[in-house]
Amino acid sequence: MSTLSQAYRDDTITSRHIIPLDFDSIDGVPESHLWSPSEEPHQNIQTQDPQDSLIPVIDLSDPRAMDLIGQACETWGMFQIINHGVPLELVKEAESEARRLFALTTQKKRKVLRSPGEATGYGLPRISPFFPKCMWHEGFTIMGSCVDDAKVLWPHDYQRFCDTMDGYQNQMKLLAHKLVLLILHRLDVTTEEMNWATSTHDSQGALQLNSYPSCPNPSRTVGLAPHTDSLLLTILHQSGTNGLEIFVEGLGWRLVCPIDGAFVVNVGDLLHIFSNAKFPVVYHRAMVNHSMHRISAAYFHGPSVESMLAPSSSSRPCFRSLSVKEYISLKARHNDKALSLIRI
Ligand SMILES: C=C1C[C@]23C[C@@]1(O)CC[C@H]2[C@@]12CCC[C@@](C)(C(=O)O1)[C@H]2[C@@H]3C(=O)O
Ligand SMILES: O=C(O)CCC(=O)C(=O)O
Ligand SMILES: [Fe+2]
Repeated sequence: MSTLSQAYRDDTITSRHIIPLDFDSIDGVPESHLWSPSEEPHQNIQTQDPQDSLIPVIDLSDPRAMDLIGQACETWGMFQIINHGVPLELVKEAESEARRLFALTTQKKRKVLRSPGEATGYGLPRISPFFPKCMWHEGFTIMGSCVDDAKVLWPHDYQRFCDTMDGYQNQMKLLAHKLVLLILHRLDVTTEEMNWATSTHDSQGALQLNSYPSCPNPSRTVGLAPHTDSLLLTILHQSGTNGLEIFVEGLGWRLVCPIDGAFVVNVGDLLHIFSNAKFPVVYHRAMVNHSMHRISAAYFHGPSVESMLAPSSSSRPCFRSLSVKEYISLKARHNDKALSLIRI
């Protein structure tokens, strides 16, 4: 049976799209990383009160949580959650292990570089080939066990990193299942569809550790270029530093303010398709900072890659049915055009 990491293997990516900059040895922004305003609409950013959270913040212990989550999915395709049950010490520990990883020398990190045919390891974001300039970013993708890479990075002290990432992924998987159950109440799903979406046995996940080093020219650089996430939903810990922005029609790019202890949850392409476009999919990006090194951890949750996907019990589906594996491959080849290619 195919796994998520097999589905993500492709050979369209070259080393220019994988190897992050040696951030330790440069003191300016090279031409390869300088975006012009036409390549990225920086001019759209509006000043924003940090208290002004556009995206709803939902307390999972609130009896109205299910309704509030349903409304947020329909209106925004995104929300933040507090009182989610994930131990905050584990979240802090995962963030600190991610910082320990990115603090290693470039030479060390390049020993676990993602190769063109692989989905896991150290490298630039997978969407890199679709943009003219490089992103101010380095990432580490984990699907399942990270022990092989951790042994290369810390031959005598790899267990701490692995145990933390395993524990974090287990908690994310539990939370993702809880959220999918709450979200599906908004849709008119059959028992069979409910079983498909909530099967803990077959579900697949990936953890992406993102690092955005401080940047000498943040107004001309992009941390993570605008994109939508591909799977059912994403659960993001964005640490305490601003950077995540969403595109809102009529308003432009708006900050999603970090809230201590909260996760940002967003609808991915697969849930957008499954909801027959009832839930919008959110364009988001990460911007960088002059003085702070920003870290984030995104958990991507999806169903079995072998399973079939179709808009849920809809008499007028607006997407054709296809396998999850086929959608991942369309996305890898066409990025943001993938959804329009399967529209009916
Ligand atoms: C499961 C996955 C989702 C992701 C591709 C990946 O294989 C692991 C990295 C993920 C990520 C993180 C940064 C943004 C993104 C678009 C990318 O380039 O790599 C997402 C991918 C996605 O949602 O398609
Ligand atoms: O770092 C962030 O805030 C966003 C990360 C993200 O969008 C992703 O990993 O898909
Ligand atoms: Fe994302």
